[in-house]
Amino acid sequence: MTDLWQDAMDHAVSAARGAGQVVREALLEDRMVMVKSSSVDLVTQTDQKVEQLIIQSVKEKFPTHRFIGEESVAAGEPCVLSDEPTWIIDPIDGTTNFVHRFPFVAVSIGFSVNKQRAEPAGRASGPGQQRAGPAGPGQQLSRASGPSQRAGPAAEPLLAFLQVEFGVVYSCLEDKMFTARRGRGSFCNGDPLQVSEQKAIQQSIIATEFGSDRDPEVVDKIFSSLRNILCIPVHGIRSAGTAAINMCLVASGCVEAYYEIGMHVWDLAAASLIVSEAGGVLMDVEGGPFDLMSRRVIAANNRTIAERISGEIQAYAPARDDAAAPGADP
Ligand SMILES: O=P(O)(O)OC(CO)CO
Ligand SMILES: [Mg+2]
Ligand SMILES: [Mg+2]
Repeated sequence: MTDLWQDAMDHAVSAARGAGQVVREALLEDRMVMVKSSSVDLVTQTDQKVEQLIIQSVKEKFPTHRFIGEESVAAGEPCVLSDEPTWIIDPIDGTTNFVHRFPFVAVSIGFSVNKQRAEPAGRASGPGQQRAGPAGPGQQLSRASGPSQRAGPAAEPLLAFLQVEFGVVYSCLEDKMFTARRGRGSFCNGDPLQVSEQKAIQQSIIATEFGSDRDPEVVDKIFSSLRNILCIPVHGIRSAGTAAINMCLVASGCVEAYYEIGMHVWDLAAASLIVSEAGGVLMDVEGGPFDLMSRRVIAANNRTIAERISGEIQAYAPARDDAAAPGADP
């Protein structure tokens, strides 16, 4: 069978590696810092330059494809997922880290196609799927072919990340290339990834971030959630400063879960597939299906830990990424 999207994925890996080189070189120079939505929502010329480099390179090879890029959206471009092949780009995930030379910075490229597509339950790659562990490059994972083992609403979260066909996260200061292709497992520099097997949240490390919203009511909710989770108690809380790398740490089995409210589709798209293809679970912070445009996520090694975290979070709902899109829910 023709592999429609391998060429695109190969291009994404190459573009991410090239972008990472630009980022590393820019770290040696003075960085002019600008602000976007607030004084703590930072952007640099390197974010904008890298995004344009990636988009131009894709346009030359795939002229009909569409884009959702963080800096393009900031400049007024629409943020719309459709059935058309769409590249979802965060040129620098961890701009604040980049500005401060805190050494975790990623280039994130997700690729979605056929937004509405749904597969029969049990075939899709998703939370709670039975897995045979990561496959090597090019191998097809053996998956449960019957109905999901889970009860109740558990099959619903599968739909959300069927939108993502492949994901590439390049942690460019560590030189780690995380990749996932739907149905084919997740990898770091070619080695297969598998989430942690830990079942007890009391023996887990949880990653989260404080975000860039300084509204005192929001900050109170962030601290309340953090206090609840810390006092379960868990072994520890960690923050890499980038959503994509936090999620790749889940996929790598280094932390059991990551949760956050407020990041964006370009932070999540690629890494969500990397987590799910490593055997992990994606969930909304209130326990419902994960929604790429909702700006809320729990990414965990298993459903038990994800559900426990959802029970401790003081949830709130930032404006959706597709709020301004035609036909979007208000
Ligand atoms: O550095 P960025 O791309 O603004 O992303 C932040 C979250 O929005 C860190 O993940
Ligand atoms: Mg980002
Ligand atoms: Mg960014």
